Amino acid sequence: MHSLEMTNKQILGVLEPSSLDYGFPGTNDSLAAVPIAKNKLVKFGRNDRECDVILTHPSVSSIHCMFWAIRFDDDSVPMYYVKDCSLNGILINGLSLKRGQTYLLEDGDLVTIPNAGAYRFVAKIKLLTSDLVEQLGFLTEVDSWRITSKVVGSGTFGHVLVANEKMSATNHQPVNYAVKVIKMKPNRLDKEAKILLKLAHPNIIKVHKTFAGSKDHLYIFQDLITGGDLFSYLAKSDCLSPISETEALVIIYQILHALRYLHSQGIVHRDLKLDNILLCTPEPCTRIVLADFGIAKDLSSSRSRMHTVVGTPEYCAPEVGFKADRAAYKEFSRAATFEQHGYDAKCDLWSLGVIAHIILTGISPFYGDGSEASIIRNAKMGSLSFNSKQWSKVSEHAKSFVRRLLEIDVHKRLDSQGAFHHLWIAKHKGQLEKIYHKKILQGHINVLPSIEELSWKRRLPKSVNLSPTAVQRKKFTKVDH
Ligand SMILES: Nc1ncnc2c1ncn2[C@@H]1O[C@H](COP(=O)(O)OP(=O)(O)OP(=O)(O)O)[C@@H](O)[C@H]1O
Repeated sequence: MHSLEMTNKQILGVLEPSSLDYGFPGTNDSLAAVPIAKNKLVKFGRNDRECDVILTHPSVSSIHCMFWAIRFDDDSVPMYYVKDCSLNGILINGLSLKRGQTYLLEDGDLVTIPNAGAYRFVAKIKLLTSDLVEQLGFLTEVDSWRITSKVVGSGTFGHVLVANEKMSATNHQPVNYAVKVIKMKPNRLDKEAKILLKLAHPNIIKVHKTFAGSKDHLYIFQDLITGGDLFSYLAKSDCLSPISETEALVIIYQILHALRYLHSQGIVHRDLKLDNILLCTPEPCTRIVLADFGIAKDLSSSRSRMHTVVGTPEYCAPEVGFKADRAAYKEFSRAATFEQHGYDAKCDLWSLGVIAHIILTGISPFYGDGSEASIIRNAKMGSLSFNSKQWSKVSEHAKSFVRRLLEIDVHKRLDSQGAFHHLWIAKHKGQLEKIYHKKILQGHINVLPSIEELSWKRRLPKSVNLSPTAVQRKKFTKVDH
């Protein structure tokens, strides 16, 4: 069993054994309370290598279910999740979860693992007011959807809340969704919704419905992605921690799939960053999903170049045209934000280079003194150094991949198709394809890695665990008009 020791401060919720509720006296006697902390998966099942809580009854699966908590930032109420990974299922308040379903736990929910035990879930941080939806003037119901006050995340353009489809008469718990509510400017078209409705890809957020309500609110109902964003995943203590090369490859391979698809549809994301890459579960080799198409551009029916300076400077390609001199943006006239030469879909590949650099080393490549001006200046010079100790255990192929994406000369920079042919990706294509189809697309999280996958993991070097990049989310405002 893995250690579940943690300080009181880290504990966001507890699963308390509940023999009374379980109704099978004796079965629960040996169960202990199980704490749940931020971004830490707690697995229940028979497998004593993988699980934190070992349940020996033969009807229990190797990994039967898992629990975790996601907290968007320190001010937000955590989201507590349970995922059923079993053959025989689990029950929440007497209703079963669909196989593979992830469910948003409420304080007081009763989780029953048949033949093995029952736990009452106690949230340590609770939602105190439930009238947020009213305060913000949002609708509480749209067609068959009910909008809750639970905030999954917030950004420059809107809030993302949990929504549910109204209960139909079934024995199953309902599926949770997310709804992004955007305040539309009077003359602004719902470009984000239009683009998302066009797209269908396993690594791109799936939109189910959009609705233009009163008060210029646009509601975008989409899948709830339950593992938090890549920024939170890497933000251990007050630094960003690198991940192993294997794990990085699996993430980058999925982003490349998403980008190749997007670019083939004539869509450029333009705001690729850690915050906009969502994980289905907070663990390695999970499915990742690109979100936030708020400033994406559809070039399919128009010209092929863009001229507006948008994005987040830390991730933004130099040709997009951010100026180190902030005064240049004081007037948001078209002329002030018009970049003469324009840029194309390769701006997304530069952003991917920044992401790859950060996840392999914990360092943001052009961070400098952390000011917006220094980041923009550094990115324009494009000088990269692979001499720091954070790079010492990273393979030459991985370094070369990052170099080929963070290439100032747009013609020399890899595009989303060419990136698949880079040796770092091509060399591992067989294993990556296998993981992509077996674990990512089919979502077989309860299948243990095969022997080949494990030996492949051993062969790849691990990145070091030191990171000087301070944790800062959404430091920069984007420039849009
Ligand atoms: N479908 C979803 N499922 C789960 N979490 C989500 C979902 N969509 C967004 N989030 C969370 O909400 C946050 C804000 O969402 P999003 O980036 O779409 O909003 P935004 O206002 O466009 O933000 P930004 O300021 O980055 O442009 C994300 O960083 C993510 O953590």
